[in-house]
Amino acid sequence: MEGLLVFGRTGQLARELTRLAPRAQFLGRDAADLADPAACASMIRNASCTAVINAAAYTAVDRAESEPKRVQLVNADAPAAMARATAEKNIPFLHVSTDYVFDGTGNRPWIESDPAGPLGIYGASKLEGERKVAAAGGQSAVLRTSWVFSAHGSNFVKSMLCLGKERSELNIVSDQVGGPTPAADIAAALLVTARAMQTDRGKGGLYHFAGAPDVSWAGFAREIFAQAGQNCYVSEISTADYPTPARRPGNSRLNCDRIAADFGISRPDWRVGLAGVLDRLRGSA
Ligand SMILES: NC(=O)C1=CN([C@@H]2O[C@H](COP(=O)(O)OP(=O)(O)OC[C@H]3O[C@@H](n4cnc5c(N)ncnc54)[C@H](OP(=O)(O)O)[C@@H]3O)[C@@H](O)[C@H]2O)C=CC1
Ligand SMILES: Cc1cn([C@H]2C[C@H](O)[C@@H](COP(=O)(O)OP(=O)(O)O[C@H]3O[C@@H](C)C(=O)[C@@H](O)[C@H]3O)O2)c(=O)[nH]c1=O
Ligand SMILES: [Mg+2]
Repeated sequence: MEGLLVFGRTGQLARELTRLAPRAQFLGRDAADLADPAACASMIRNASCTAVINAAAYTAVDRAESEPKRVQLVNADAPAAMARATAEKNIPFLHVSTDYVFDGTGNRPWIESDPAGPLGIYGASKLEGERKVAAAGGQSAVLRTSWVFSAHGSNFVKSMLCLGKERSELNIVSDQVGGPTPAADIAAALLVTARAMQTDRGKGGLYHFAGAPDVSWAGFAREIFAQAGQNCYVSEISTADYPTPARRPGNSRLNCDRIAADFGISRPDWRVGLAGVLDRLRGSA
């Protein structure tokens, strides 16, 4: 895509955007530190871009609990400043949020208008980012996604492959259920959305986008070991048996009907994306 400016260069999503939109301009941490929101806004003001995607964020869920001020700057104030700068330029802004904005109750897939209720600092900061982006008043889209994985960076797939090499059995929580999402599919969805927003300047808003089918982390781990041909027994445990600094939602299911209706984007099968990621990790693709 021509004239696209992307915040982030080394993260999971940023790397997939690099593959799909090689002509875009990517700003790494050295070029734009999200802990300095005003600097991010001036990068946009001084660039000759026609759309902006924010693919950078503070994503360390447990560490976030111990540095809330920094998390707020990176996940809420920086996207807010980006959204205001794009509104001034009258160009579309695309941002990414998370299932962790929800409190995880029930088992019905969440729709965009459901009340949020984050359980931790990361989720609360992402929710505030969403709200500030919408309040900036320009043309924006926020994609809430979940359980992102790819061949790059740190994610659950790579953690499992690594742990599974050392252990014959792993205890994995089975009472948190959601949609694992390949970063490559999020990148593709963002590019389709950006083009549609440029064509129809009235389009935008909040969208859910996650891989299908929904699964527990234990079920996800089992499929990872099965596809990787790794012999590791997955023993199901409950969240209560896996204490962490941040609380995580039990029900992370996202209803993705709205993005399908507005942009024709359907939920990708994460098992297919997983096969692709494992190929890339083996170096054969
Ligand atoms: N990972 C997941 O499971 C999920 C992610 N999301 C959301 O998706 C989006 C993309 O996440 P993902 O690609 O997985 O994230 P990663 O953790 O893979 O990458 C985060 C990126 O943000 C950059 N970054 C972090 N802090 C700063 C900073 N202060 N200044 C500049 N850059 C910074 C990192 O740079 P560096 O490499 O230099 O550290 C890195 O490029 C985020 O908005 C995230 O909240 C939503 C649901 C699930
Ligand atoms: C390593 C491990 C994790 N778990 C659990 C902990 C947690 O509930 C779940 C997943 O672990 P992770 O550390 O990958 O989870 P986490 O980093 O919280 O993943 C989240 O990241 C942020 C950025 C998001 O936005 C979310 O959508 C989600 O992807 O598995 C086990 O039960 N056993 C284990 O051995
Ligand atoms: Mg993590």
